[in-house]
Amino acid sequence: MRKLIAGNWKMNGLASSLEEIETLKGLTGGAACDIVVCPPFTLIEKAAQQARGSHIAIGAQDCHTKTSGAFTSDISAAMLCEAGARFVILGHSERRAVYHETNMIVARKATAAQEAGLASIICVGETRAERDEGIALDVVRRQLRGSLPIAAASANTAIAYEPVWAIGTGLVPTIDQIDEVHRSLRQILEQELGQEGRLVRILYGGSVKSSNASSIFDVPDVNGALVGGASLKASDFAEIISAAA
Ligand SMILES: O=C(CO)COP(=O)(O)O
Repeated sequence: MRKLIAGNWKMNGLASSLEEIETLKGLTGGAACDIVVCPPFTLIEKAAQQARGSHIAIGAQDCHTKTSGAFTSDISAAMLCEAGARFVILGHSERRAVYHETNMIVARKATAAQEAGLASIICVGETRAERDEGIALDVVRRQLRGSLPIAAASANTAIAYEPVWAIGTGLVPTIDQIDEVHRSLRQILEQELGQEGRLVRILYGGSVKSSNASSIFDVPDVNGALVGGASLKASDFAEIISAAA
């Protein structure tokens, strides 16, 4: 399966950061994987113009469940699409925790994204306390089941397993733990989507760096990565991409 490597810039980046996309284009031409950069909303249109005609796609970090209406400050999937985005990250733990996004809201956002022509990267992941309690698999399985859009398919949906305790901490689960969770998520995808569930890409996210990327990509059901901090500098991100390719 062709790997998908997505960079989540989170709330980082001003216009000057677009240089990183220019550098990334040069460093990753011909890479045998799909590459997505998800800058903040304010940079999407410019980033998409810059990436036009290249192998890099642009994504957003959230969208609303509705296409339009009285939702001050929110942004719809259609708006993102018009600005040039092709992907959207949904249900990131930083949003689930702070904005109380439930699985049902994530599923509705993913359905809205799909209707607008965007592919979703749906995040799931347990907290440290949930892992210590031995319920990590139950948590991520429930999140995945509840967060899938109507008519999920490999063309419009990818999943990112991001253990909350591994995000931005430098901590990474063991290879066996990643393997166990990804296999379990694959099972759920097959139960929910049948044959199509085998083709949905499952990314790993949480402290991915060039030094650990290769061993993570060797896990059979790891089909890519969702990278935070190490996606901000083109040279770091390109090393992760080359480990995948
Ligand atoms: O949250 C993440 C990507 O969405 C992971 O962030 P880090 O790679 O900085 O740990």
